[in-house]
Amino acid sequence: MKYISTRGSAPALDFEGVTLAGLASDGGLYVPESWPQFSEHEIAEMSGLSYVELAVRVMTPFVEGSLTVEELRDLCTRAYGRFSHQAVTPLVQMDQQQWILELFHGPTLAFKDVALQLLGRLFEHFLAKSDDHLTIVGATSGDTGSAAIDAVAGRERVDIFMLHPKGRVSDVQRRQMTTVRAPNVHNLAIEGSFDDAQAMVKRMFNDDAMAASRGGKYRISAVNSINWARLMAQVVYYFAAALQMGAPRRKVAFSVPTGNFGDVFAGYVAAKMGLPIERLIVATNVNDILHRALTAGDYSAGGVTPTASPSMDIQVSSNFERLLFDLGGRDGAAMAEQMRGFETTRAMQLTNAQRAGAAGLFSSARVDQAQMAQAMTWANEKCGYVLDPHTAIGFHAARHAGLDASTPVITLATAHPAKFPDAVERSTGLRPYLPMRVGDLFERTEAFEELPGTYDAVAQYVSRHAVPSA
Ligand SMILES: Cc1ncc(COP(=O)(O)O)c(C=O)c1O
Ligand SMILES: N[C@@H](CCOP(=O)(O)O)C(=O)O
Repeated sequence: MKYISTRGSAPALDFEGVTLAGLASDGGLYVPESWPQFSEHEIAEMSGLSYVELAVRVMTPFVEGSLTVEELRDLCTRAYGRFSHQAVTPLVQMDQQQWILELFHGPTLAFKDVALQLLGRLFEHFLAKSDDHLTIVGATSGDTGSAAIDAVAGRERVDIFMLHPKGRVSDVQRRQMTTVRAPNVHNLAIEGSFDDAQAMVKRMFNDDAMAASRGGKYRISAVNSINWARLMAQVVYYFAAALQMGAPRRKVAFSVPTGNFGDVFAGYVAAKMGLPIERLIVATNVNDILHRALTAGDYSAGGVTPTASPSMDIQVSSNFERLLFDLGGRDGAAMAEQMRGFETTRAMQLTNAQRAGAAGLFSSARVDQAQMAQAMTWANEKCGYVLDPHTAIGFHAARHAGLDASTPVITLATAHPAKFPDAVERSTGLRPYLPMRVGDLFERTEAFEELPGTYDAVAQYVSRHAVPSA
């Protein structure tokens, strides 16, 4: 399998290459040269497989040429062995139509673990073949950071520099990052929003002095969903859920609480591979760039408003570029031009082809604070189920999507409610407790560096602490 950049001028790479590269050297994102396809018969045959076997079946076409099936199986067995539920991503029924797909049974209690437990092991596997050292630079609004740190802490040949927006993540999220004491983990609290942090990360990939791919000193890679391997691993749970609901005979819809458009793009990939998906509902909080883009073609980033669903406080949704590229006829030069315009003005209009293509599969909803609270209250009172604020946004959108009653709607539960106890308590009166496996999080000592929100401050910090590429 070869991967190409959405901006057309970076070299095509194999799976190992894109995993270690993270972002393409032309600033674009890697996507498979073509979408692997499963027939209806092949999908039917996946029914009843364990999560690990399903993961191997779904991901094999993407890793061809870089991993054997046995190697992939071994990595998946070890990654998903760390989940506290035998089903890895169990489904819970809420009423006749609504279902919740629990993605938070990994070590850091958010859906990010599904991909990052695998990605940490992929890095280790590929780096073992060389003497090189990897410098991971990531941005987090809370969950990617903790999941990535858990996945790579203490691993040889890897350093991780994780930027979080100071004061804009929950206490649990921050502590899950800052209490991990490993010499290769560097937590940086920066002034500004997640978007500011993400922009600095992307800039470092294009910095000639920093990025080895451009002649610089460090082999920089990504753990954010700009890294293709993240999305690949997330495709699996769409298959797992749909198969349990009767796919390929029955179509299902998914409602996805969305920020960086990674999770829902994985659903798009599943549909491209042949999984019968009726609709993908993109649920945003008041930081609604994606809702505006999908309803009016207006992709323009305003300021970021802090909300009770902080992990979705994002206005520049990196993976939307992958969708626009695919819907726009995979024209790298045109995509590069469109993105250059956006990077200059922070605004762009979708083309007619992009709008029409998206309308075929996606719908969207903007869910405000009151609606989020209503969803939490409803789930608690009617089903005895406690939703986290992000999942509540998806669940509200799912219940109001107006889909035919015969179509099951599965909301992706992206985080455990105990990661956001204050917001949950405000809406439901219940204070969720952290599961035992998280341990004495509030007794541990925190360590992080506070930096001004400037690229130079971050680049200097990384230069002082990172190991140069061999
Ligand atoms: C709990 C939670 N829900 C939803 C999202 C949004 O996912 P995505 O950025 O893949 O759209 C995130 C982070 O991105 C998250 O941490
Ligand atoms: N919500 C995320 C933001 C980063 O998104 P990613 O999926 O691109 O890593 C977070 O919690 O950090």
